[in-house]
Amino acid sequence: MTAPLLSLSGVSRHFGALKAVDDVTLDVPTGARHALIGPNGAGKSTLFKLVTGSMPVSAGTVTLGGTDVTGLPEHVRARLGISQTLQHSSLFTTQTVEQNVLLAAQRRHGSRASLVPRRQAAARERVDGLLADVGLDHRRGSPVADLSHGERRQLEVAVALACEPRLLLLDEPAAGMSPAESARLVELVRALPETVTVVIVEHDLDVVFALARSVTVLHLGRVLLTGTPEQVRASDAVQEAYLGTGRESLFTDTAGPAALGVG
Ligand SMILES: Nc1ncnc2c1ncn2[C@@H]1O[C@H](COP(=O)(O)OP(=O)(O)OP(=O)(O)O)[C@@H](O)[C@H]1O
Repeated sequence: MTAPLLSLSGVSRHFGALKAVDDVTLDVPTGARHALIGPNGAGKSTLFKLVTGSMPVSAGTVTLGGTDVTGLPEHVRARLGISQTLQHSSLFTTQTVEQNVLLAAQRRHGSRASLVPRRQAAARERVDGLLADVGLDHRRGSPVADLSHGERRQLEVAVALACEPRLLLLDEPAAGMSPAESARLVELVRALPETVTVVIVEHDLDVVFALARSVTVLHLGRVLLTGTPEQVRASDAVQEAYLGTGRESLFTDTAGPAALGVG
C-alpha cells in the first residue's frame, strides 16, 4: 500500500459547544484523487482549514509526508507543499491572467529568482505550460476582471499548481461553473501527474464521482464512511445523511459522471 501523504489522527475543531470537526482520522495516499463530501455544515471547509493551517486544531495531529505539521503556520505548510484553491477568489483582479500565475510561481521560488534571466525564462515557460494545461492560454493577456466565473476557477487551479504542490486542496472548484466548464475541470484534474495528490471538496456529486477514486463522507463533523465511490453511492447511511438536501438522487440514479459527458 502507498504511504499516506496526508494523515489526520483524531483531528477536532470545536467552536464553543459545536464540534465542527469531531475526531477525524484519515489517511490520503500519495497520488490519491480523494473527495470529501457531506451535507451543508458537515465540517468540510473547516477540515480543509485545519489541513492548511489557516485554523488551529482543538485536538489531534496533521501529518504531511511523515512530518507532523500540526503546530506549523500556514505559510510553512505551503512551503512544504500544501496548496489550496479557495471558495472565494484570491486572485489579483487588476492583473492579467499571466501575471497572476507568474506571481505565484515567483513566490514559490523566491522573488530573487525573478531577477536572474535564466530563471525568468524558466518561470515564463512554466507559466505557459500551466495556462495551456488549464485551457487559458488564449486569455493570458486579459485582466482577471474580464474573465467569466468558470475561467476564474480555472485560473485559481493554475495559480495553485504554480506553487508546485504535493497536496492540492480544491475547495468547491466547480461552484458556479457551467456543465461544459465542469467537464473541462474534470479533464484538467484527471490529467494532473500522480506526484500531485488531490483532495477535493465539492457539492457537485457528478464532478466528485467523475474524479474521485476514494471518498470520505463527513456528517456532523464526523467521518461517516471512507470508501470507493461505488461503496459511497451504495451506502444507506450516506443516503440518509443526504435526506432532505435535494441531492439524494445522486446516490440512487445511475447517470453519475456520464451526466458531465466525460465518461
Ligand atoms: N468560525 C466559525 N465559528 C463558529 N462556527 C463555525 C465557524 N466556522 C464554521 N462553523 C460551523 O461549523 C460547522 C461546519 O462548518 P463548515 O463550513 O466546515 O461546513 P461545510 O461542510 O464546509 O459546509 P458547506 O458545505 O455549507 O460549505 C457549521 O455548523 C458552521 O456553522
